[in-house]
Amino acid sequence: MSNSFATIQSIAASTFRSTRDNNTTVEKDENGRLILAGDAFEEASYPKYLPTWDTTEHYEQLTLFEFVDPGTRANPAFPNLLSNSNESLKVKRLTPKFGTEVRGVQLSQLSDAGKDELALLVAQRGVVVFRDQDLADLPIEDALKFSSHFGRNHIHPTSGAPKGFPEVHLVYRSKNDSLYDSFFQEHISSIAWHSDVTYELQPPGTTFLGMLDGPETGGDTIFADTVEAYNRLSPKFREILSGLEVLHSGVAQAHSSRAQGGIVRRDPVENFHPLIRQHPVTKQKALYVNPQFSRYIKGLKREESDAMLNFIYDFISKSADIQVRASWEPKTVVVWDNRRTLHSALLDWASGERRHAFRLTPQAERPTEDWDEAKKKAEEESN
Ligand SMILES: O=C(O)CCC(=O)C(=O)O
Ligand SMILES: [Fe+2]
Repeated sequence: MSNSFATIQSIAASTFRSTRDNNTTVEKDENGRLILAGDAFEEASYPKYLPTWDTTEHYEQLTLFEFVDPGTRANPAFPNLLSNSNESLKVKRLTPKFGTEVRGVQLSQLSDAGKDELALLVAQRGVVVFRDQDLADLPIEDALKFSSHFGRNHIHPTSGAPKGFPEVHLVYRSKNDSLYDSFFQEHISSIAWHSDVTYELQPPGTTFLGMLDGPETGGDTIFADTVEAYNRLSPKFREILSGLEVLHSGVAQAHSSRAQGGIVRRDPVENFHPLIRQHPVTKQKALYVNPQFSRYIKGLKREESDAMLNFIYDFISKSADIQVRASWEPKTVVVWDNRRTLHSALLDWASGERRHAFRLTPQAERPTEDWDEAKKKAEEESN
């Protein structure tokens, strides 16, 4: 496990170390919860979303649940999401194939049909940036009810969460944080491409990240299109990858959290997933591997597996022509499909401004390489 994992995941996933490394400290409240100490609560725009780490929490392993993607029910003309009669609607495609920015739509006001269309739009465009959202102003229960339309809300094994709401994953870097300096003493780049919690048997699909406080400039999030990455490969190379399975592991993340004095809410799991994943709604195929949680390709020798995975990581990370950068404004909510994108936080602001965001992470289906094949196989087995 590289250092970059431990440090960057503390920004992107656990946030524990970053709050310990710098001027803000944590303390225990009367119930044994770790909370931010000092002036964090007074100064944050959304104190109800500040991270806590409940050391007394422990959850059993996740169980399988049936998942039908809401995008399968959507009207592809998007009448409930991108209505022609909405005069304030502005839709801008950020690149031809990947990424869209929408103004004039309030996510919290969508009907169920509108939410179905949102799932379809995000599946098609990979990442959609919504401006001027009020999701953070709702009670946290209501935000979670909203995201539960897209799947079962995931409880992260290690990250900070608002008190009483373990289903909310928080990204937090405090004011006057010194991580920028300490990180770049040891590293050249802060990029840590990943898809979220892919070690789960049913990893997330449609995923929401809402900005609560952020630097005036900096702290963008970068996304890569893994459908286009797959399509760029030659048919011969795609054939070589077809049928391969990759181990995704949550063990190192749990160890790293424990080592930093953080929490582990649920014992870590490891699961094999197909290296090529077909989207249940668009039927597009995508490369489904990521440098943070993928460990090796089943059946290959270690050097063979490393060479194959590193080739994929390398060409995706340097292909700026399949990437998009989402910039944040106050009240921006970015929605991405974790099944067909990779993303990375960026650590590029040394101004000492707080960055605080909340993520709602509905889980989706168990990854499958080919839905027709899977159906055929299931029918043969039942005969
Ligand atoms: O902070 C960010 O820009 C992204 C963090 C992240 O990786 C996530 O919330 O999944
Ligand atoms: Fe992430």
